[in-house]
Amino acid sequence: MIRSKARFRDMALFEARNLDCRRGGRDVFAGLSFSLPAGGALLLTGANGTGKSSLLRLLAGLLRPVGGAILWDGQPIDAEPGDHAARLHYLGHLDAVKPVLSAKENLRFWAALRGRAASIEPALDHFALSALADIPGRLLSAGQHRRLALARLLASPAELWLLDEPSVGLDHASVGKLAEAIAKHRAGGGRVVVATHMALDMPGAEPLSLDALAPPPLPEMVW
Ligand SMILES: Nc1ncnc2c1ncn2[C@@H]1O[C@H](COP(=O)(O)OP(=O)(O)OP(=O)(O)O)[C@@H](O)[C@H]1O
Repeated sequence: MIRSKARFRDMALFEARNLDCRRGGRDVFAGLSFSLPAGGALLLTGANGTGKSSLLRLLAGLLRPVGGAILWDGQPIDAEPGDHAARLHYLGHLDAVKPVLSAKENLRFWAALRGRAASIEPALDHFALSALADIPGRLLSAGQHRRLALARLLASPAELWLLDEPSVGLDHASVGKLAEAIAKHRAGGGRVVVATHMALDMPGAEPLSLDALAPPPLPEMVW
């Protein structure tokens, strides 16, 4: 059972203002803005290559925009990068499960890295991993790996979850558990930004399609 009481009481806005993203010398999107209050969710959609993963990396402070700003409570996130890193969980395409550590040890390791009180057993239990707690990461299936990566979200608290295709590889029941975890996180005042091509139940989530923000196609070459 995971707790749902209000644990994040920060009334600050998390905002992107007029963001421009360029990667490998090419414009990916321009003029992207949103604001996300406590308890809010943003659902990123868009065709392959429109910049969903890039946006999540920008929001995590792992990439810098070429224009615009990302603000927490009115302050640019790069003003205090340590504070921003401490308030978020970023879950990318790679699960980063340590192969020699057991499922339980993996969660302890991640929680210790964050220097936070860990809540390992409920996190394992929520994602139906209790029976696999002592199994080394290298022996887990792809879906079990993903569930363990998701269990990190619950094992140590962070106000902002940035999730890139979190339901890839999950069975139906686990997708439901993910939706439940997100709902409880939001009910406690947490925020979430999810990029996905798949259906994920997030009532009241704000949709943000990156399709409309793609740069215009290059003019046809004339030879
Ligand atoms: N490390 C990188 N260096 C240069 N360009 C990159 C890099 N990573 C991604 N890109 C480019 O940035 C653009 C956006 O990629 P991104 O992965 O953010 O898209 P996406 O919407 O998440 O795609 P998908 O739905 O396929 O996961 C693409 O044109 C891609 O080629």
